[in-house]
Amino acid sequence: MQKRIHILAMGGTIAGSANDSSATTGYQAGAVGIVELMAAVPQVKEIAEVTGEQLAAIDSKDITAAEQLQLVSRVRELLLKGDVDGVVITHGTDTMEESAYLLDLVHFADKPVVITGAMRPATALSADGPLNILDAVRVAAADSARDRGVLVVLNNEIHSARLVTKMSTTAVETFQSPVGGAIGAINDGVVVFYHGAELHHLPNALSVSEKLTSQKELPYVPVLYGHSDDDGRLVKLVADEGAKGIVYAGMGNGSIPARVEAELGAAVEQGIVVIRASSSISGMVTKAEASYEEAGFIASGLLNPRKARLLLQVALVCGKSAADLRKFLA
Ligand SMILES: NC(=O)CC[C@H](N)C(=O)O
Repeated sequence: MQKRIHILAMGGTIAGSANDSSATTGYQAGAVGIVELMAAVPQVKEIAEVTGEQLAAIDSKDITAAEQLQLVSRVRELLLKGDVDGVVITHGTDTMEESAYLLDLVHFADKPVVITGAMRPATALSADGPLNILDAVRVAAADSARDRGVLVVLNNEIHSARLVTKMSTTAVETFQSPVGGAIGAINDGVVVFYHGAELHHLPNALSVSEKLTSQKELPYVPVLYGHSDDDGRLVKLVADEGAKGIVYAGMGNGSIPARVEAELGAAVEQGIVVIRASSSISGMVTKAEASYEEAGFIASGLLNPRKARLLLQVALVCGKSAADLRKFLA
């Protein structure tokens, strides 16, 4: 019997439309609907019984917490249904790694959830969307993809949600995992896993996902981008604005300029949870200096700043402590 795969369409370039087939920028993201998207890849019928649903039609740079939570909620419903074997999500690439990571944090099932998108609009010559959809359906229907968490599939490669990031502004091969590399590929239509990424679900992911479905927003947790001569005034500003947490994208191994460190220390004393991440693309943020640990800052480990932010938001919603976060990230 064929696997049953449900596609959720969120918009993005994969659903982008331009007037000129040679245009790969300056198009309207999210303009092409799920019916048209699916019509471009009739080959999926040979792989699985595929159904589709339009959940949003947005440029993913504009995605809100409410829309991310709606996605979590719909994926949760689908995974709990007996008649769905896997879920494919088509999504804009700008925030794809964030939605993928959020879904991965609360992924409770062994059924695959695969996110894909495109770098060229649907109307472009050599549009990459149709093959990406076909590959995503192949992965979602593969027995070997079960129990691997949420996967990102583009450009014939399979990446884990935790490690993948958008590396290039415009290149088709933009999604890469700087630490660890791709975990698999789709070679000539055959799904191959090279190695398994470590699963990264929160403990009690099923109940955490249920908790998230009742939320309409997530706590205010800004990311502050570190740079030379940073005097820390933005830390004070966001603390005054009611931040519940702050992710500081420091330099190198999460280094923080002394003046910022003092402001972040004051923020921790006010009850704001601080995560130290890095603007460097590759590598892990380790505990580094003793003063950071003494101040109560949490090292982001392998998470980039935007993913660390989502983890912190979810942790705050679920009443997890800084100690829980440290344990999870260790
Ligand atoms: N290639 C893309 O999908 C980027 C287009 C758009 N900004 C989006 O993320 O939806």
